Amino acid sequence: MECKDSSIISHSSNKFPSDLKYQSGFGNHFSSEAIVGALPQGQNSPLVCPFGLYAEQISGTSFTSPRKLNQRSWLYRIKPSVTHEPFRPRLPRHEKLVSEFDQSNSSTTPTQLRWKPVEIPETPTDFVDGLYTICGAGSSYLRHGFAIHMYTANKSMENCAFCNADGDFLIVPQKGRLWITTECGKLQVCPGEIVILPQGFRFAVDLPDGASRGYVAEIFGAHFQLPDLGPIGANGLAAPRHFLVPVAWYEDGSRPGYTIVQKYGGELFTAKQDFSPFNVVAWHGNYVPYKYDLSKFCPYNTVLIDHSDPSINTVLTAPTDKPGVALLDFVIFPPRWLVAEHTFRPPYYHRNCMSEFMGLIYGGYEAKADGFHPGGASLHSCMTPHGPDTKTYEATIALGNEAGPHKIADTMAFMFESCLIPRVCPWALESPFMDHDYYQCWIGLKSHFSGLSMKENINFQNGKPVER
Ligand SMILES: O=C(O)Cc1cc(O)ccc1O
Ligand SMILES: [Fe+2]
Repeated sequence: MECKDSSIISHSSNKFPSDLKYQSGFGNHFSSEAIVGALPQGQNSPLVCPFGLYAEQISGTSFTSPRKLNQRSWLYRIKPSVTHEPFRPRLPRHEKLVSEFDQSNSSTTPTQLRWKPVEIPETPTDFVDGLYTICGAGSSYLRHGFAIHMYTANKSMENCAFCNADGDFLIVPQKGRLWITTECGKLQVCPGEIVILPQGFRFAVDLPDGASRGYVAEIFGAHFQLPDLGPIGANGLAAPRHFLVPVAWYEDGSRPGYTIVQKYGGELFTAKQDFSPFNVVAWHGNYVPYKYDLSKFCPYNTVLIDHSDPSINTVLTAPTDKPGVALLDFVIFPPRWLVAEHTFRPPYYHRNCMSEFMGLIYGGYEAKADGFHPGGASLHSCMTPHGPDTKTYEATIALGNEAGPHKIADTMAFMFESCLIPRVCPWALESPFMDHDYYQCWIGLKSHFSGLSMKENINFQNGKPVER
């Protein structure tokens, strides 16, 4: 899927040039200056910074986190971010954001859930107003948990910036590009790419295509990292150099009535200031927003038999303290060759102690012939059985053992997988887009069992009856 050329958008093309520059790498200590000489040399906080800038640190981990986990950046800005009027609750209240999941705001259900794509609103709606929580677990206050949100929106944020004090956002746009201004600079993100906006960074989202829809995973108390590669070796899956980080960009001057919208404990607060928060002339550090193009992923999979566990397709993982147990994995199902012999190639039927939320960016999904559409979603919670629908099962069996190499093309599905058990928000359960007939996709699965093998001394090899 190609990004459309941003230069064709006239109204804001000068805000987002088509040749936007990035720095590359994952977990690097980056540095960038929009004016040469704006970064202090030799120390972080000189008495007077170059060009009279203010020095400000943003910490993404505790000061005392071990060095290999420690994340922080130094921002050199025209005015510090503290220069604003007091935070006040934003009115009218945003009713559909949750950051601490309990009986008062969400419920639990083991049933398989699926949603059709939610329509784009007709009334003017920006990214913040269009964001709503589907499900989640744990608590932003206790710094352990996650929330899964979706957004449908149609207009750019105006004279305001969003700041999420609760956790990191991993945004998966499905429809419409996101042009995101951050304190570190600008990011252009297309469907087929993802963007990570870490806790605390201020950002504004422009929607150059209008109608926009996407998925958001928010993690509390952890950050994403690249998965270990184990026996795969030193290369493969998502390569560090394909992660892109902005270069410094700033705006100066007066912006009367500018509003910072802060999400704090799942509630929104606003504070007024008379300048843009995107006033960082230079910065350095390893706590940064970044994006990644999913088409760059180098998938590994079976080359002989059986269907690999989906962890083989992990792009990013947010760990818990237990080795190998993720607070949230971001896993993709990209185009790839299927070559396995005498193997049921689609995802196997299974129950998982982890919980699986899935979305589809484009194309179809290999386990569902019908009903799972781009922009739709599904949730299979802890130990809830799921797997291919009846049509997929029957079509796979009809193809039989002779199926040769086959390429799954033009598709990008993904999964947010968590060890925590999600509670589901009432507006998601009561949504007009809920697919109440989802269970029907498995009801048609017939018994193919034959007792013949016992009774009439027939043996089975590779599923086919053979004489003994
Ligand atoms: O349930 C799903 O469709 C996701 C999934 C895909 C796969 O290839 C193996 C296991 C799994 O949970
Ligand atoms: Fe699954």
